[in-house]
Amino acid sequence: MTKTVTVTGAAGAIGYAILFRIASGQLLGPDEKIKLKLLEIEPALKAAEGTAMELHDCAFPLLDSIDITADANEAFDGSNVAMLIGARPRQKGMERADLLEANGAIFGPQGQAINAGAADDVRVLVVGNPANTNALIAMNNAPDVPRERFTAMTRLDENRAVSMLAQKLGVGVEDIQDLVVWGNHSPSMFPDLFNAKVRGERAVNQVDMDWYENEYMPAVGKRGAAIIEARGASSAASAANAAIDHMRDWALGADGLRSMAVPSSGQYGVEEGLVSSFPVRTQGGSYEVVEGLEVGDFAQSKLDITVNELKEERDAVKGLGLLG
Ligand SMILES: NC(=O)c1ccc[n+]([C@@H]2O[C@H](COP(=O)([O-])OP(=O)(O)OC[C@H]3O[C@@H](n4cnc5c(N)ncnc54)[C@H](O)[C@@H]3O)[C@@H](O)[C@H]2O)c1
Ligand SMILES: O=C(O)C[C@H](O)C(=O)O
Repeated sequence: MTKTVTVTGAAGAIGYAILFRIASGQLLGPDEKIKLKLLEIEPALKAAEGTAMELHDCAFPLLDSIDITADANEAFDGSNVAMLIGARPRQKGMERADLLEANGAIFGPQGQAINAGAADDVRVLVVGNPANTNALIAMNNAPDVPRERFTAMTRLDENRAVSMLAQKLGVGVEDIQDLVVWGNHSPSMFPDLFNAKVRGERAVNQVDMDWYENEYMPAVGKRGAAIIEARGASSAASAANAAIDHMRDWALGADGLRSMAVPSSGQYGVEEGLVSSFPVRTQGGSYEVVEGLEVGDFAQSKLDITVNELKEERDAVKGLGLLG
C-alpha cells in the first residue's frame, strides 16, 4: 500500500527533523510506501528542494515520491496524513490578535484545501502554534471532513512530563503509565498525576503536592520557553519525535492512555467544539476520549484555567471571522 503524507513547513527545523523519519517508515510502519507532499511558502521552496535531494540520497526503500509545492490544494490532494507544522511565529511587537490573524490566514485556507481534496481517511495533526486554535480554525474550514480527524499536538508535553517525573523519582520512563496532559499546548496545560501510575501505583501519592504544583507543573508548562532560551530556537527534534509518536499511535494503536488535543464533544465539561487535550486510547486507526477518570477539585481548578484560555482563543478567532 502507498500513503500520501503531506508536511507543511517542510523547510523548517521540525520539517528537517521529521521528514527522514517519515520516509524511513517510523511513522506508518515497514509495510507502507510513502508519497511525500511538501508544502512551503515560495521563498522557502529552494530549501525544501535541498531537503528533498537529501531524502533521495538516503535511498529509503519506502519512499515512493516527493512533490514540493507552494499551493495548498496541490499539497493536500489525496492526502492520507497531514502534518501541519508550518506556522507564523510571533515576531517582536506582534500582538496576540495579530498572531492569531496571521495564522488564521494559513490554517483557514489549509482547512479548505483539506476539505476539497484530501483522502476520505485523512488524519490531521497540527503542530504549528498556537496549535489547538490553529486546529480549530482548520477544522471549521473543512465542514465535510469528520471533526475528529483534526487534532493538535500535546504529545511533546506528555513526553516532557514523563521524563521529568522519571528523573524526580529515579525510575525509568517505562515505569510510568497513563500520564496525560490536559487542555491547551501553552504554559496553562495540566499534567495529571492523579490518574498517572508509577510501577502500578498512583503517581500523585509518590510526590509532594508543593513540588507538583509549584515546581513540576510550571517546569512542564514552560519547557518550550526554556528550550528557546537555551537553544535560541524552539524545540525541533523532540517536537518531530512527538509528532511521529502522536500520528503513529493514532494510525497503528498503542497501549495505555495518551494525550491528544481533539475536538471536545463535551467530555469532562469541556465546551463542545473546543480542541482540548484529553486522555485518549488509540486502536484500529481511531481514538476515543476516555471518560470516567478521576477529576478532583485540584485537577478541576487547573482544567478550568487551561480550558478558559482555549475559550478566549476561540472567541478571538471567531471575532476575527476565522472560523469559516
Ligand atoms: N505543539 C508543539 O508541541 C510544538 C513544539 C515545537 C514547535 N511548535 C511549533 O511548530 C512550528 C514550526 O516550528 P519550526 O521550528 O519548524 O519553525 P521554523 O520557523 O523553523 O519553520 C517553519 C516553516 O514553516 C514555513 N511556513 C510558514 N508559513 C507557511 C505556510 N503558509 N505554508 C507552508 N509552510 C509555511 C516557513 O517557511 C518555515 O520553513 C512553530 O509554530 C512552533 O512554535 C509546536
Ligand atoms: O515554539 C514554541 O513556542 C515552543 C513550543 O511550542 C514547545 O513547546 O517547545
